[in-house]
Amino acid sequence: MGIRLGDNQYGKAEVRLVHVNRDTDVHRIKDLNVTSQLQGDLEDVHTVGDNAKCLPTDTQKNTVYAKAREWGGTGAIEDFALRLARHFVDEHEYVSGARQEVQEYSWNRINTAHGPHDHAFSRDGAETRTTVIHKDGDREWVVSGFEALTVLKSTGSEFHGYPKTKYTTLPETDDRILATDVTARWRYIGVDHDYDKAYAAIRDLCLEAFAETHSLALQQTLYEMGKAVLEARPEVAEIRFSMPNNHHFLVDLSPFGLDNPNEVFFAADRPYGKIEAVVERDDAPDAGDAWKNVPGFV
Ligand SMILES: O=c1[nH]c(=O)c2[nH]c(=O)[nH]c2[nH]1
Repeated sequence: MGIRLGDNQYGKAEVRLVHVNRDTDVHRIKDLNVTSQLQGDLEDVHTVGDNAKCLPTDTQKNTVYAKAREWGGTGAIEDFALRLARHFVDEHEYVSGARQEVQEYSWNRINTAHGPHDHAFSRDGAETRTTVIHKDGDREWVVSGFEALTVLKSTGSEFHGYPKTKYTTLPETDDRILATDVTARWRYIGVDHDYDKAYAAIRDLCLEAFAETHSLALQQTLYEMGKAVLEARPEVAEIRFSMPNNHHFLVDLSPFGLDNPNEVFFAADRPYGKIEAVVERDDAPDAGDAWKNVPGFV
């Protein structure tokens, strides 16, 4: 009985690349998920473990990041994928074919009272509006909110001055990407409101505060968002937030002779920071049972 190797390909799946174009103060971002796969003379790696013609998947990943820098950005995903495929096939004689799949997550510039923001973005996606009503006899409470309002700032975020222990490796930074999926729930005072109008206004206030706060910590941004809502919306007694800190790590391109002036990032999906807090009026009416059975945080 003869056994032989059939069709095959291999590579690195889901390389999460964020590229920030900083040519002007109006940043443009590209958020991509790249899967690189190569085909070629791969008989020996499968049958005898000879890697001489096996360009490592790690190298494929590094190439994706390095090319984003060398090419001054990615351009259209079709162009990026074509150029990557041509690079892999043309530059490596043992690679005969390539499959490059790219997904692009699109971001919209956040609109503020001063117009479209230079470096703050929100993403259409899984955002959900929520409400939980609790009624006990004649008493009624309304807690409303949203989940997964995804936002990102490509600058205007710092993190430093924290305590260092022997386990601290995090470098201090005065310029990082700040990204989160905001979950918020707020408790209304009373039950007689134009809820659609209030919802739109509160959402806008959160977006605007996220965009306009020069952030020294995600905790500070959270607090500013809550404060903006409570200052502008007297019908809100308190607002609770749960916000992941979706880390973007600067890719070290120095092994490839490239600098990386805050342009090319690895967007990690886990672990993530988890920042939660309540921002409340000190004279707010008692919450009563408002939060009873509300899936909670804090
Ligand atoms: O905004 C931040 N808050 C933190 O508490 C924290 N911790 C950390 O490692 N990075 C950050 N960033």
